[in-house]
Amino acid sequence: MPRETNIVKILGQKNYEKIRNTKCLLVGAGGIGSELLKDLILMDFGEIHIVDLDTIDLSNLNRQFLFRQRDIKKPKSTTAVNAVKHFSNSKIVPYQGNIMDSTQFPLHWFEQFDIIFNALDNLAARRYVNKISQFILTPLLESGTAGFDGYIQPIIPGKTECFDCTKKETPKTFPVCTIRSTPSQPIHCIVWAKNFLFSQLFAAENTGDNMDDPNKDWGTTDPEEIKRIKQETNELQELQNIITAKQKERIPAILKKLFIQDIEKLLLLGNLWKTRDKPVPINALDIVKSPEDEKLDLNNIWPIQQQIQNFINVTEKLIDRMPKENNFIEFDKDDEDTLEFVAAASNIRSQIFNIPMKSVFDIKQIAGNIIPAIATTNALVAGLSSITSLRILNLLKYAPLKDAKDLNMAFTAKSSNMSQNRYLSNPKLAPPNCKCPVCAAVVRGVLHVSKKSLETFTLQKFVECLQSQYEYEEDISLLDMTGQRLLVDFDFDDLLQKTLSELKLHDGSVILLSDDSDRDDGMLKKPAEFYIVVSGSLNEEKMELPKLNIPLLPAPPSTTDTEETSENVDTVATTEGGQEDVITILDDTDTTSSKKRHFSDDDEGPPTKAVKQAIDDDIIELN
Ligand SMILES: Nc1ncnc2c1ncn2[C@@H]1O[C@H](COP(=O)(O)OP(=O)(O)OP(=O)(O)O)[C@@H](O)[C@H]1O
Ligand SMILES: [Zn+2]
Repeated sequence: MPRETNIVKILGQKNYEKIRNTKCLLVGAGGIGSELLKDLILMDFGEIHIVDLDTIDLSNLNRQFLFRQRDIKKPKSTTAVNAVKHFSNSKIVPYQGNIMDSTQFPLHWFEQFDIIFNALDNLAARRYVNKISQFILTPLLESGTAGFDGYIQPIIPGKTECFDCTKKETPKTFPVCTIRSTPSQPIHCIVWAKNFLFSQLFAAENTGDNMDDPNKDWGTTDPEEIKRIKQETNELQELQNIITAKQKERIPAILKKLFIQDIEKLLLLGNLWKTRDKPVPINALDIVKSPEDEKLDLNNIWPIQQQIQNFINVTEKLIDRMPKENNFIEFDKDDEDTLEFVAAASNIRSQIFNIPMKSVFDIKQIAGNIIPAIATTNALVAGLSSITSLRILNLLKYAPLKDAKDLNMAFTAKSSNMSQNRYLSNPKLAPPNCKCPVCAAVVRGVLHVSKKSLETFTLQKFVECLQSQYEYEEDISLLDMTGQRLLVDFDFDDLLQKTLSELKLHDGSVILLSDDSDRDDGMLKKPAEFYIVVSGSLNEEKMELPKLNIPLLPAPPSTTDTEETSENVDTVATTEGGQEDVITILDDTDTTSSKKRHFSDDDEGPPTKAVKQAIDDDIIELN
């Protein structure tokens, strides 16, 4: 029986024809994406466009079943399409690229799709596609998995919650000085070995740390501690010279410095050890090279002498590699040498601080930010996603959709406290959260500007157009959300005579217009966000502002500056617990007060509170 017959039985002939005319976008061809591509094909969707920026890695093969060993290093999108062509009735179009690249994927490109499926693995791209779907009012099916857990969330712009309506879990943070001076968990030592030591020794780019910068945050205000960290950083740079000069015979000196002398110096800081166990430097007699480089079981935890020998052996290997790799080796969990270096260094440090050592295998999980991916969870989530798309598109004749809020999301019990006894819960969708900065707290529109106007319009003229079109009586502020910079506000007007192109606004830039007035009635216009589309010719001056009704609302209570900086900048963060050891570093943000600001063309300028919020939301994951 042909596939079509079964689908017609479920959808009915009319809806089957509709699905044959449906065009969908699938973002991500990884774990969930491979499954979804297969599902959407088996459902006979008319057109499937699939985007992925990456190439295939060995570690993908256990679950990304469309890929084979021979495909390693090939683009995921095109390879996936080649693998499914033979059983597909759909037109499938692959793209290799970053979905956030507005040159390759401008807004109007997204507009061709009836529905978007997210099969991504990071917050930034998820948020970006969520925002695009809000601009163009296209339904989005968001999904994700982590180990045995997973979720799907249908998002109908304007009608249901969006991806950003609920706060996403932010990682627990801990200060740099924990990593540098007072580690108490294996993760602290792993982060030290990977993010400080490894990058300092083998990634030459990191050497130019401007330690004289008076504003640099050291994670502590103790002058003695800062002095020590500065000195330590200088000394680490000297160690790097040993590596680049290929002085293998001096590897024991590296060990002595890191694991004896530095620890002895730390011990002099009596305050640190009043409430903690004192670290114990390694024994200098243990610093001996092993006679031969034997292959060890990566699941075992080796004694300290073995860790030291491993450190020497693997450092020698990395020294040999340095000149061939431009004196720059990046940590990669799948690069045995880099992994074994980090494992040995972190275990030696753990031993010193009386922290349990870990096997190389465990360290790989933690240092590589790995939550083991489970093929079955991906398959399940992709299945839920594809079936739910039929409801969103209203193609299920036995379950017609009367209200978007009748749609269900689905998530595994562990991700909620609602239903501990069930694997899956599927509550109905909530309406948009009125405080959500993405879908509810701003008005949205697309602003068309011709190429010529981009070159000729000054910011001043642009501001005047916005003020007159949307009836702003007093001050406004304008932020470039894409470049994360302030363009103008009540006390910053330095850029008013620059043209829009000089301000680096381009096709795909998103700007945020806010009411800066100080009205007696305490009302403010709702912020409005514009997606800039550059079209038209170089000869014609043209700007089309969208018709928007920007309502006046009571001004939100002002927040104090102190609220903005609850965490130290440049701290190292990790989520707690077992498999969820995702190592992150929080963005380094400026909290400059509202003094009048001046800065040059190239200067990014200090972020304002709103931009800062947007920046704060982005957490850089280290991989
Ligand atoms: N901005 C983006 N644009 C396009 N594709 C993206 C973007 N961000 C992530 N992706 C893709 O989304 C997919 C997510 O798949 P998955 O979660 O299985 O991750 P993976 O990289 O394949 O596997 P792992 O991270 O476990 O090694 C990846 O193929 C990744 O390349
Ligand atoms: Zn929202």
